[in-house]
Amino acid sequence: MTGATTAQAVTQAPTALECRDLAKTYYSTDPPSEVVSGIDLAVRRGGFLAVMGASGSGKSTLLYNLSGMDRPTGGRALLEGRDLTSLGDREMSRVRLTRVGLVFQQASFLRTLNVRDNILLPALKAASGKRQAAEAAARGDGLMERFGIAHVGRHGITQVSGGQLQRASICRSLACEPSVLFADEPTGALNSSMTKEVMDALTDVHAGGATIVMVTHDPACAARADRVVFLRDGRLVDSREFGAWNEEEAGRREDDLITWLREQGL
Ligand SMILES: Nc1ncnc2c1ncn2[C@@H]1O[C@H](COP(=O)(O)OP(=O)(O)OP(=O)(O)O)[C@@H](O)[C@H]1O
Repeated sequence: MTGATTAQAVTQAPTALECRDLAKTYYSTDPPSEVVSGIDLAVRRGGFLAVMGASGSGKSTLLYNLSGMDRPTGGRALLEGRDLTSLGDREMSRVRLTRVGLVFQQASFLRTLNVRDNILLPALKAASGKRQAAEAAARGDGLMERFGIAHVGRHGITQVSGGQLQRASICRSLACEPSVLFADEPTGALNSSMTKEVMDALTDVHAGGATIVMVTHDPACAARADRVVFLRDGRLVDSREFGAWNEEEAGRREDDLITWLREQGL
């Protein structure tokens, strides 16, 4: 494929996620604090967006308001063209369960269930009927194989490593076949070898066609994305575009991002 054709394909790819003039003000503080504002963003289907910025710049808030975890106080957030801001609470819960995957810094699992049962829980909850439940279980098992944790499926939550738990968290999200996978500092609590494990898993998910939005402080993680945006004081002030991920370019991409972040004052 030529460069021009690739660019054309990218611009014509359908949008998975979009927001227009998105704003979030917390009224629980006195005075109310406007944490993000004026955010215009579109992520194409199959895109991998990394969100960076200083601590407190509004990255997690943006992610919560794009994913339906929270409601914006201004503007609109659209998932697969559907305006999340117009949905009632029940519809929103359904969207969160079936269309959105969430991976957090600290994976939260039920200690009373083993790893496999935790992974399957939301997908089985979303399934209607035995056939869909069997399909969901097969999907979960396939994901555990793919991400190298099938052998710890029967282990308790406290009997696996942090990297395995984060891969389990990714499997749990993907078992529901979300349209977008949102990850908030997915490697923030991991050492460097576990960080690589988890980023390899996310890179693999992306290569398989998934759309990912990830908040990260780590340039090595952001280098896996095809686009990186920078938030300052709740506003989107700059962005950087990369081509498809290529392991050989990892160092160059990370260096490029470190220089860019310094220019942004980080
Ligand atoms: N529920 C809330 N109520 C009031 N203020 C909040 C709430 N959640 C976040 N904030 C404030 O909003 C600002 C942005 O927080 P947010 O967590 O989005 O930033 P962040 O860029 O993700 O930070 P970090 O990198 O430290 O995680 C912070 O000042 C935070 O204290």
